[in-house]
Amino acid sequence: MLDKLPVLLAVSVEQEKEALEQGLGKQSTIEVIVCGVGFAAAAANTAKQLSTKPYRGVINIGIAGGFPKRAAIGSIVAASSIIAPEIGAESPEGFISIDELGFGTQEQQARIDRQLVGKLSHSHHVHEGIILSVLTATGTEKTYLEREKLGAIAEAMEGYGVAAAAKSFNLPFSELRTISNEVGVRDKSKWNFPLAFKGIKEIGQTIKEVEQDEYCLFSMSE
Ligand SMILES: O=C(O)c1cccc(C(=O)CC[C@H]2O[C@@H](n3cnc4c(=O)[nH]cnc43)[C@H](O)[C@@H]2O)c1
Repeated sequence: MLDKLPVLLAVSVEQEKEALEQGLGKQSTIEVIVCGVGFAAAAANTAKQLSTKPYRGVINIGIAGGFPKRAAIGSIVAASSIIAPEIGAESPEGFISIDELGFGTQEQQARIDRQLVGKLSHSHHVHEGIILSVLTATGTEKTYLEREKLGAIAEAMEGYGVAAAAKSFNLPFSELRTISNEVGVRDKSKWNFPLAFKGIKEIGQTIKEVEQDEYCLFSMSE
């Protein structure tokens, strides 16, 4: 049998890596990197790693803010696509996206692996939809109202960069996150880090199971 190429899991911070590795245990076909916070660091560090050898695909994993009534604290979100809402230009008539400017796209496609999400659904609420990649985490009512209209289920800060790196190496990309806080007016006392990190460990365990079952981890979402 041909050896499987490794899958690269990109997380933002060391604590996420520790939680994920607790779940993964020893798994030779999975590698984890800390790509940094924000999508510029995430793109640079993911691309650097992808340039070292061939990979099967990339999954961005971490904690995220969930939009109220769409993804509650403790639930898991799987991206159908990523939108970076800030990339573009302001004008007196309103925001002009990078797509309208003709310089690229603010949306990146993502895959949802049915086996992985199916297994995660046994123990968690798993929501599928758009995950925003933001430069500035929402912290005011004004920004919340602007972003809430975009219809996303969650926001985080790295997916757009990790997706851009995967795309430049022609590799499939997924984003899976556990919800640590509600998107809204900043109140750190309401964040639930222990629950979110427990969820990351469980994502690690489930990836391990799916990988051991010989599934590919990047089957197409219908
Ligand atoms: O102290 C703060 O206000 C604060 C705001 C956003 C994120 C943090 C972090 O310490 C974690 C950074 C990490 O977490 C992801 N994340 C989690 N929740 C959100 C959110 O509501 N909006 C955007 N990003 C979020 C993010 O991907 C970073 O990697 C602290």
